Amino acid sequence: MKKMTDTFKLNNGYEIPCVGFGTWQTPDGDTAIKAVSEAIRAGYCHIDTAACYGNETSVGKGIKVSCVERSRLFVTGKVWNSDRGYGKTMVAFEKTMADLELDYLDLYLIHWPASSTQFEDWEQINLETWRAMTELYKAGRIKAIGVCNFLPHHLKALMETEVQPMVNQIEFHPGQMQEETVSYCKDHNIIVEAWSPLGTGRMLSNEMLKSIAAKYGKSAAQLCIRWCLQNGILPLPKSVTPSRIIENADVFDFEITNEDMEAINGMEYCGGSGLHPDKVDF
Ligand SMILES: NC(=O)C1=CN([C@@H]2O[C@H](COP(=O)(O)OP(=O)(O)OC[C@H]3O[C@@H](n4cnc5c(N)ncnc54)[C@H](OP(=O)(O)O)[C@@H]3O)[C@@H](O)[C@H]2O)C=CC1
Ligand SMILES: O=C1CO[C@H](CO)[C@@H](O)[C@@H]1O
Repeated sequence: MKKMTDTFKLNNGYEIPCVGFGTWQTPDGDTAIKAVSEAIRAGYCHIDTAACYGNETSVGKGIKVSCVERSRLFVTGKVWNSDRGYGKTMVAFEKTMADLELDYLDLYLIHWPASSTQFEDWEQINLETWRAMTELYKAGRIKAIGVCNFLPHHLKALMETEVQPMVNQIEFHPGQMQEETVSYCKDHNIIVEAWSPLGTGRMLSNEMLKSIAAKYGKSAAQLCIRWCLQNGILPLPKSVTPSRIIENADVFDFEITNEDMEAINGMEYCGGSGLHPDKVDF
């Protein structure tokens, strides 16, 4: 990957820009409008949002004021847990489209799997949500569909349906690599996106990362983002700070050596959110 507009190819052939801009915890209103428009100005062409972030209206406005041709942007939305199932997913999708003021989405994701610790019929619930997403995809309302936080046992049922997931968005940063899920996704041609690539900022004070980053004249944030890319994972850094938004896009003029990649890949578990897909219950 050499620039922000370079893409990964999804299993349906659709292309997804290699760095996305995160919007969780970006306050609704002016902050979100400015963050998104600043990101687009800085060269991001992929925006990651979700109904549960409560800022879709402002994210949509940020896109609109940027006056960029729709086809040059890649926009991801997510169906929240309270909207699982066929009918509710359909309604949630229409609300997201109205809030974002868009007429198609590039990617729509199931935000969290229904899990066996929550529901006896968890597989059926996931399949019903998936059925709605498949229908919207086949109708051309969404260019690609996928999931977030799915472990291999959650993914298995969806692999047997008419349309297989194209993306799995999971927590991924130094100290949190989810090897089993990543390897399942690679084997099944599912692109992995890294949520919290900076560990929601927690990884940025890590001394080892800071000292490796300094060798390249880069920040720990830039190192984390570049490290995701060199692992074949699509990072979604978030910031509301203009200088950081620009900094996080400046990751294409250096290459982490194999030795440093191995050192980072070998870090002990640290900095994780502690949100386990089978244990959280929002
Ligand atoms: N599917 C899912 O379940 C989930 C998806 N996500 C997605 O992933 C995105 C990224 O994850 P998120 O947890 O938000 O956080 P990140 O790992 O991207 O970290 C963001 C935090 O780091 C700070 N930061 C960003 N860049 C820098 C920098 N260069 N130097 C210093 N500090 C910096 C930000 O501060 P500031 O903004 O103040 O500049 C913010 O506090 C989300 O926004 C969301 O889109 C996240 C969680 C779960
Ligand atoms: O995207 C998200 C951000 O993190 C939250 C956890 O507090 C989740 O609700 C959600 O997965």
